[in-house]
Amino acid sequence: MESGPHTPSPGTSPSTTTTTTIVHPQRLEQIIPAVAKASLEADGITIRSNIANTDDAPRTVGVLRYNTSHDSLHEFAPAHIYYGDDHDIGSTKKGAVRSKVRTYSTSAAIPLNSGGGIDGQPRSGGRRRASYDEPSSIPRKFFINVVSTLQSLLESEDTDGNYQITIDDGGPKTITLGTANSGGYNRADIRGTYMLSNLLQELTYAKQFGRRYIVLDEARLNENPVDRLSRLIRTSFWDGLTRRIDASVIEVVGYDPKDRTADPRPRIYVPIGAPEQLAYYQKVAADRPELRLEVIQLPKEITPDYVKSLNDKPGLLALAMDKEIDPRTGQETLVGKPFVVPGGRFNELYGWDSYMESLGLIVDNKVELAKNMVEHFAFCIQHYGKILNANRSYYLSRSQPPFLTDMALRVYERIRHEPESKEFLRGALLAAMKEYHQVWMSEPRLDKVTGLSRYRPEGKGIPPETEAEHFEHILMPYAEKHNMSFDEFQQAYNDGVVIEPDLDEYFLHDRAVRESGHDTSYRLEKICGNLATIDLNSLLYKYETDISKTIRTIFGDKLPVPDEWLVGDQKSGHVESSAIWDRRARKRKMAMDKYMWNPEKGIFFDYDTVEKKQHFYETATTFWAMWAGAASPGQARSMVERGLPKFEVLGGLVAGTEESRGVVGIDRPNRQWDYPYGWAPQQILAWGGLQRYGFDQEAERLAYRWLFMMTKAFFDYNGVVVEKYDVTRPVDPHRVDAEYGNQGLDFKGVAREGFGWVNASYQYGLQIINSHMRRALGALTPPDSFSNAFDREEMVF
Ligand SMILES: OC[C@H]1O[C@H](O[C@H]2O[C@H](CO)[C@@H](O)[C@H](O)[C@H]2O)[C@H](O)[C@@H](O)[C@@H]1O
Ligand SMILES: [Ca+2]
Repeated sequence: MESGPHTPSPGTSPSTTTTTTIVHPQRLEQIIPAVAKASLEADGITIRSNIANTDDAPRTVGVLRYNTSHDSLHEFAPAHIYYGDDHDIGSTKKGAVRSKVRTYSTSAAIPLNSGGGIDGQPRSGGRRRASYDEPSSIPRKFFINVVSTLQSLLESEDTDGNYQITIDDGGPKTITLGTANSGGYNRADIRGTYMLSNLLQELTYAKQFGRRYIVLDEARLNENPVDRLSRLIRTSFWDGLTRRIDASVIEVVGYDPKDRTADPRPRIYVPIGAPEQLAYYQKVAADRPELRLEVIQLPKEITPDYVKSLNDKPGLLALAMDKEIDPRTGQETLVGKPFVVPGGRFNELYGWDSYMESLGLIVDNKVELAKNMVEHFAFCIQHYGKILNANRSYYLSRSQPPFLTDMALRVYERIRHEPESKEFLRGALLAAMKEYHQVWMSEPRLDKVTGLSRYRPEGKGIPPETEAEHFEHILMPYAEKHNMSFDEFQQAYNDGVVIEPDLDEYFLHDRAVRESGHDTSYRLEKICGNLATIDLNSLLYKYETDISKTIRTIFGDKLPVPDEWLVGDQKSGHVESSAIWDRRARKRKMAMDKYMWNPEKGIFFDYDTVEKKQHFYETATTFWAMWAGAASPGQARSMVERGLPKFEVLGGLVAGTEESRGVVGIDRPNRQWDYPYGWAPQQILAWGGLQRYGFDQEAERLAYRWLFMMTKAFFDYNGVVVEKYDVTRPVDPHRVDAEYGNQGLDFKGVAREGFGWVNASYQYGLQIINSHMRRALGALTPPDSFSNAFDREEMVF
């Protein structure tokens, strides 16, 4: 058998060489059966084979040729481009975008040689092999039969059958692929969980895009894991999480995994102040009856009873739309503004998730999406009276931690050169001021005695969006008392047929827990609605200082308020200026110092406005006071020196301390916002707070811990990125059993979305660590080894 590049024949491009291999005719049939040949040709790949044998001598020459006239497709192009229709290898299809198709520096002739080059047989498969590729400076590529390689890869490597290749699988951890560079003659082993799982991911994408044969850059398999994760977030995960609400995709965003009613269907509730949207959706429903879209106008007054009455017909709440000319009809139409959803079972626009997501989107230059989300919030404040927990009917009376001013300012920073930027900021500021007064500084959320605010939304009955069994341990004793089944009791309680004041109190706090975003935690259970929390009051301090500074520095200290944004006793012609917002901030800071600061413990605590004492649960939200700038320099130092050691563990910050959580067991199960879990928002805000007070090293160290944990899980577990982590676990921190488990785990072959705020924490966190750290991260250097070596200055970079 011989093989090798041949001198280009006259007329071929100077950069093209041809490789031929002589193989036995029977072998040829084995490698490219008739079916595969047909499909290769359909893919625009030509096969030229000279079957000239008459005896058993190996004289067949087969040359598989793929188009090499491509110029500039990058090896790390996003999957839809790398495997997309327009960029098919050798595509002859109409509309192929030649300027972006793949580049092959040398020839692209794949000989029909023997061995596992095309099928990608696992090493243990026992096939006779041709020669192995020596390491070379030329970037290696593989020629792969997508379906058969996928099949053999899963058969040999996915030993637990979950369509992922992870360190828990017990396969040989090796597969052999034919290299394209050698014309397919030589083969190379792909070894180890990470490369094999990347191969699985690439093949899953290739199959999804209908590719039967691909030429795959090895660089996609052994890519630095930090670069790969960051690249996937930037080029793929955000796209996977982007939604819009309009006729084009209403069935996608209408789908609600939390809908447990008998007949789930897309449904949209439109506020009374948006008649154009009502007409628009009614037309969509009439034009496309197959959607079974139900369109309902909300009443002017939205009462807790009304919200409860929607429990058995849950639906989307309409968001902001733009007007556009429909190119097909030439008529004006409405189109939904795209936004990002968290992922998993959360397929709608969330309040504080959106803020966190926007931090990552801005790093990734997707500022328009962050801007849209600010505009959706302004729409929500205008039409629903608040930034919604999320835009589903069952969230109508709840808000979430407020971040609008910071979010709008970060977007503004990036668009300030644009003509409409000031108008954008004005709109956001007016909305934030209205929200501030109407939601957070009004009863029942405002505690008039302290002047501090609480999460305390209105509502009635049992929240319908939780998992079916979530309240079983709470409700069963009541069901037994009333001699009813669990389901009967839920119905009777929700309908007001049985009255249980203790349960009413329980659910008041439960709704508050959900509004706080920290659902659920022993910090807040059965008490949340009474707590002036350190998180909420820090965020409101940030609103006050942001609003003051923005009015003064950007709007000349005079911001007239249009009638539709007036609140309370404000009169037409009302003008806002900075002084009053400064006073509000000072007042809140004094109240926070008085009620929440604990000089003995050196951190801030929540304040119980009913019991009139501090609530001694140590929460990572104490660092939000630093993020907001509400801590004095002395308080900040104390929180770093005495607070930080309480929360800092292997993977960053735990949501609360183990001691504060208390003992857990069968009767007292783990709650997801308690120890040992860590959440992206807690990390992000602590990094920002530490930086704000000059604790850059601490911020870098914490960011490194979190990023390392994420990278390691990504590396070991087939590219996983999840909603939250057990930050104390060194090996599989993505495994979380508390409450509804974890979101972002449930994928086959390749993760397509990650999880919104965790994606953001990665991109944002990479901005915080320095370049040495980034390199150490790429080499998966554990945080403690890194800092020890760094302290001893042994690390060579
Ligand atoms: O369905 C149960 C609860 O789910 C949400 O809470 C969790 O997911 C949100 C989206 O990522 C996140 O904002 C929140 O912090 C998580 O705890 C929802 O917000 C709750 O209201 C809901 O009851
Ligand atoms: Ca597996």
